[in-house]
Amino acid sequence: MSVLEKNIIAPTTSIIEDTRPDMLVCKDIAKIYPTPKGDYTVLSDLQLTVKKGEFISVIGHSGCGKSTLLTMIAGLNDISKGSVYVDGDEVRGAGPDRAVVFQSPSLFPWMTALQNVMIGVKQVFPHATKKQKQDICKYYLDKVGLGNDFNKRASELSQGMQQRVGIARAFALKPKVLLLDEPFGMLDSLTRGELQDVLLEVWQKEQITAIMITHDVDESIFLADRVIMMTSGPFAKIGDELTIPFERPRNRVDILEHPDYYHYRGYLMDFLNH
Ligand SMILES: Nc1ncnc2c1ncn2[C@@H]1O[C@H](COP(=O)(O)OP(=O)(O)OP(=O)(O)O)[C@@H](O)[C@H]1O
Repeated sequence: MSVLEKNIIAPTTSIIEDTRPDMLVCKDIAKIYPTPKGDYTVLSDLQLTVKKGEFISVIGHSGCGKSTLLTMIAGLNDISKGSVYVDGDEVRGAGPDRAVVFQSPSLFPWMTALQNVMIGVKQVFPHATKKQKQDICKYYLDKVGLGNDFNKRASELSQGMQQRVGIARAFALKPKVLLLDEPFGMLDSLTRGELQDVLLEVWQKEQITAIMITHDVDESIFLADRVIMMTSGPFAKIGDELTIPFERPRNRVDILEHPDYYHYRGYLMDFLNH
């Protein structure tokens, strides 16, 4: 039984019309994987619109198709039906307007933190001078707390530090849309909290549209303007959504102590439990 069928009322939030332009539009998209047993329709008739500068998190049961959705938006996975638009342009493959941060940052271990960030920067800003490119890399590495580690090899960095490089690398590309697929899933809770703060700080400064998949309901509330809840597959779609109206910049302690916090949390948990 769905949350709506159970008549659990969505937490009320003041409805203020969001006048920002649409940055990402997924229109009637479907994903059908061919399998030895026949076609498997993971997603079907999925509609999603994300405003410029909005941060949304996506939750749903394991296997419902969250990564499939994200990789389709990234242009790394063919769209079986429908279309994805970024800033009005139809997605027809990967492009520099979208940067992805995966659970594992996949750095080149023999390269330094700076060299790893530089690879993408060189591609996206081919006409910038060497100094300009270095400044971009250093700026974002500094922002994620690696100001003293530019020249450390990736193999010498902890998992948390490597993911900091992954975040710096994504922001340094100056994408229109940042796609995050459980970026903190492999980190201990302390490092996870630290990186959530780092992500929010840089995101707030850059005002990039961000979409983040997470299995962590608390993380989804802390980070997002809106939490998207996906139904279970096959034929998964957006089942519900919840606006998170907490002021920004956000402080973890204030949010946990907010009288509405457990109402939001309960609503999301209820969706996942049914
Ligand atoms: N290349 C593929 N071919 C066939 N089936 C696939 C392929 N990739 C994914 N699937 C199936 O599609 C469904 C959705 O997978 P996906 O990884 O998108 O789910 P998810 O919600 O991100 O899962 P999780 O939360 O566990 O990471 C799963 O049933 C998976 O087995």
